[in-house]
Amino acid sequence: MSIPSKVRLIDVGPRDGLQNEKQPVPAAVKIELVHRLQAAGIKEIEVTSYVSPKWVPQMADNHEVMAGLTRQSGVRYSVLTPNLKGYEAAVLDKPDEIVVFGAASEAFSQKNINCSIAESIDRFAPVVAAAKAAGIAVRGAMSCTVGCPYEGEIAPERVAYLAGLMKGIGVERVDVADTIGVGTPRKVQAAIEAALHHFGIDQISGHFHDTYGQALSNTLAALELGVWNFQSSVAGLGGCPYAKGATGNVATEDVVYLLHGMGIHTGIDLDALVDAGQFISEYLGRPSGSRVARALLAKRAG
Ligand SMILES: CC(C)(COP(=O)([O-])OP(=O)([O-])OC[C@H]1O[C@@H](n2cnc3c(N)ncnc32)[C@H](O)[C@@H]1OP(=O)([O-])[O-])[C@@H](O)C(=O)NCCC(=O)NCCSC(=O)C[C@@](C)(O)CC(=O)[O-]
Repeated sequence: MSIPSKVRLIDVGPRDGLQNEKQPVPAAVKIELVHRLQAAGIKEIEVTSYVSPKWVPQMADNHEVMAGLTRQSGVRYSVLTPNLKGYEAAVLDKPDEIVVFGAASEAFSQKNINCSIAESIDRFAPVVAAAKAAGIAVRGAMSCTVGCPYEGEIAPERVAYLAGLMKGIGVERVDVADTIGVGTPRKVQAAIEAALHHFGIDQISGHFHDTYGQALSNTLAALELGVWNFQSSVAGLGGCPYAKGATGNVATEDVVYLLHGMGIHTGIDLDALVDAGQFISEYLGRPSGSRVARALLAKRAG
């Protein structure tokens, strides 16, 4: 398999990036972040989620954020929906794609969505059916595909099992997430190979967290298998609130720098992306989690 010549990045910053922020982030700031990401050339943006506001208060403004977007043609706006209640709320806001989110680990499934893996699939099935009937695309996020904060290492067979369940209910593409950032290149490849039992390479994306600074190596390992869709988060924001010990997502700026350095096309303007990251980092009052952004900003200032 040769390395892909183009890559599509799904920026999860507005959703995964901000969901765990303790300080309130106004809807207007989230909307501005989405606008800046699309202006930088990001073609897929995970905007928000329709989950319990008691569990994730930061996403309670989902309707306001979706309603405030000035949509750009060619950009896919996706949202997370864990159950029919979430889907029914989401569909009012006309997302292009809904994301059901399961886990390869039983303990994580319980902590994150308060049900077993099997129960989660029962909840997702009517969501997927309704979305497809309404012409809305469906993605399935698979958390803990290499490791779980509660169960430790996760065997690839469990990823294959979850991918099979997702395929069985009609999910169209899946994310292989290293939720706590413990994957090594070989383990990440094994998880992707497990997903390949049920999905084609074009239907798989990699979502790597960066606990040990290894997410870029894992990106390379996924590219080697032909994966060309990846999730990342501007300024390295965020992570799942139910993944104890996890550090942030890999920063979109760092992934873009790597890809462009390899001659891989992304359609993203790195300078504009750095500006988007700087906008949200300044709002949050802390430096960007992207090493590339920090270096480029220092160069600009210098
Ligand atoms: C899934 C539930 C809702 C189950 O929560 P539950 O308590 O089991 O649900 P329930 O059906 O028993 O309902 C309890 C209450 O929640 C309400 N409720 C029920 N469903 C909804 C909904 N959709 N939207 C709004 N409210 C909802 C429902 O109406 C009721 O309200 P009450 O009567 O008590 O006032 C809950 O566990 C939850 O919200 N969990 C949050 C999950 C989450 O957002 N996690 C972070 C995203 S996953 C992630 O970040 C990982 C990922 C995707 O990035 C990939 C990776 O890196 O690994």
